[in-house]
Amino acid sequence: MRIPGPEPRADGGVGAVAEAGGLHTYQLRLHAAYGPVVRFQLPGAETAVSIADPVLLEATAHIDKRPERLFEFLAPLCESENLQVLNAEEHTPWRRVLLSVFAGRPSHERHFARFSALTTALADRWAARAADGPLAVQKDLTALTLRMICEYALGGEAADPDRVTEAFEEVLTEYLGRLYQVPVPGTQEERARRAENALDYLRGTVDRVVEAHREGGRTDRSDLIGALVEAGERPERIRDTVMVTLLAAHHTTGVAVSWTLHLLASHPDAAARVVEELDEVLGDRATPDHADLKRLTRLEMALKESMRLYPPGPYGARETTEALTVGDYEIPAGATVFYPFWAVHMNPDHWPDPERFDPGRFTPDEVAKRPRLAYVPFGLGPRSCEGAGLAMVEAELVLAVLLKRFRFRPAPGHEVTPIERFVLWAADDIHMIVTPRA
Ligand code: HEM
Repeated sequence: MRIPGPEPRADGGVGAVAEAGGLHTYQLRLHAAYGPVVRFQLPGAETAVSIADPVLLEATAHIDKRPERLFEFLAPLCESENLQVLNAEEHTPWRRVLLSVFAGRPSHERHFARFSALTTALADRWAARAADGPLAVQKDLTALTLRMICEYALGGEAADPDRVTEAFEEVLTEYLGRLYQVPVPGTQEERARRAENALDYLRGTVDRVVEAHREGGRTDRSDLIGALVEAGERPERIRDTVMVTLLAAHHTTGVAVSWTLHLLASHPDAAARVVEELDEVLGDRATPDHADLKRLTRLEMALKESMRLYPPGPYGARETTEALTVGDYEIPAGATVFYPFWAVHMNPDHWPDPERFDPGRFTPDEVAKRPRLAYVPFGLGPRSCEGAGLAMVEAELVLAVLLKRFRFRPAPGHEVTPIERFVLWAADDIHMIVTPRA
């Protein structure tokens, strides 16, 4: 059967997305009009097939290829080759190494105290500024999660964390600015030179850490770099992996936390239940231990529900390597399969009253009622996020420390507007009144 969708337009689809007010709204409209499988023009891919039904998504879950053109913008971060689009043969062992580090509890426990100290330092700064008016929390939280992942990936003492964080911000501002045509200060040449210098600095820093690993004897060695060295990865691949990890890990985790604080601030009853649990589990302690996290179930449910309503990575994509049957349709080989994760999370067949914030959707009983792929904040299949386990630990820790210490309220008159910029941001940050709890 022919896959339904709108008539192609001469502009390659750009106009339709703009008219709808963004890719997400466009996806919602397409799926409401044409059903769960829709053919549409995706800028950068010509024709793509979007699938918003979690059961039909299962038919694509084995695909191990990303479309190169859509991920071209990440190429400048990589010297060897673009890791997002590695072929399956090379990707599988690389993924295994990443999972052995990011998904392993020993690695989470080893970094927990440092993550906790960095979060407490932010909380101290917020406490000092609380009386001066609303705070812009998204900026501070993404800076915090960048600092966390820098120290995690590079080891605390081996690098100057402030300089590394600054250099990475420089690189990102330039490359994301180019992608989304956001104005950045300076001439094009100046900006390109600044980004190039920052990249050189970052690569040199990674090289020094790799060297320290090879020489042995350090006590603060990065487990990520250690695992990559042990797996026999080439130096350029190790450098690229660190860059891609910094990119993949920090904005995503930072916005997951800021969206959760935003939603809890506007839902005081849900916030009160989370805080009550925190008081029960932590007592007088200001920070949780790693083992406490599994007892913070209401906090975890609130975080999950926030990532349903505002998935930090709202889309994904694959390329078919052979013809694929999805429900009543046949998708040809070489087609772009578009994953509208955000629209999947708003599918009313599986999420009644989908706009409503309700952490109760994530009790084990409720989860068991839904198809596996109804909830995909970390993607699916062999290209899904290797950092999911680490991200949950980081986000829960930061939320626990901040919600134990402060009460959050929306800043009057400040409008929070989601905007798709690689991750799902709030366009003018999230301003909140942050008051220390008595
Ligand atoms: C709340 C935080 C995070 C969210 C929501 C998130 C989400 C995602 C999503 C949606 C993808 C694409 C998956 C797909 O195409 O199916 C992805 C890929 C990836 N993420 Fe995350 N991520 C987060 C944090 C992290 C962290 C902390 C790390 C590393 C420490 C990480 C490392 C990666 C990597 C390496 C990839 C590329 C996967 C591959 O191509 O094999 N992410 N992430």
